[in-house]
Amino acid sequence: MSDMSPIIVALDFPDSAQALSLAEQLDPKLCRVKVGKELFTREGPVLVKALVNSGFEVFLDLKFHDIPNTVAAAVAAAAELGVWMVNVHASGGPRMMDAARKALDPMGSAAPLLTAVTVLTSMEQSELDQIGVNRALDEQVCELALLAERSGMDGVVCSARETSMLRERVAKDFWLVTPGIRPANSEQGDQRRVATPAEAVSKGSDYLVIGRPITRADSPLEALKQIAAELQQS
Ligand SMILES: O=C(O)c1cc(=O)[nH]c(=O)n1[C@@H]1O[C@H](COP(=O)(O)O)[C@@H](O)[C@H]1O
Repeated sequence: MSDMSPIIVALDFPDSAQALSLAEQLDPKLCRVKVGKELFTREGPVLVKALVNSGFEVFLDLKFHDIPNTVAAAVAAAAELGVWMVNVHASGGPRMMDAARKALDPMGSAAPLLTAVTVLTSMEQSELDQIGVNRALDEQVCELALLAERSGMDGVVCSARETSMLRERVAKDFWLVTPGIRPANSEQGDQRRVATPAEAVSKGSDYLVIGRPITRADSPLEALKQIAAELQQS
């Protein structure tokens, strides 16, 4: 169905009405959708199921980061919603990621993809320094990605600036999911490590998470189609 499209539209809205109204303007053949913390906290599983039932593959982006037992149970609960992808923070460590993986094992091939966030795309080197990470940002992304791979994750979330480096170090089927996508001339906002859609794909991104450049456009469907066309030409 949407296997050909690498685009995941971030439905960062305050409520179901706005999220569903935007989703209705999109096409499940052209993109997947992502439900994040704001929307899920307000509207919860009912909204996720509504999106799944309307034909979208859903990335439930709750970035779990807690003790292994809690994260394992949360990931299993996410899987019950029929989502396509769910994520944790790689910095939660290998025991936490192992527990999340094991929680999905009983589902076999029906399990959602399990990915781990390396370093948020909103962060830059100076912020890593402030939180006491004393190595280069690229190196931190790489170490967390390798840890995530060893811990049974299906892929990582990173910025498109790190994908060429990671592609040389991780398995071919280890998914690289990149937010921080900004088409030329669009506002950077709070993102710091950004790339255009074409740059991201050319550097090895498998999936592009795109929010505001599509959701805040006058015509979200047109913005989506334009990005899809740019990708086909690249
Ligand atoms: O896991 C994510 O999806 C994520 C990780 C990350 O490092 N950076 C990041 O921006 N995201 C999410 O990707 C989306 C990006 O939205 P825009 O900045 O509006 O394109 C938001 O929903 C973020 O929560």
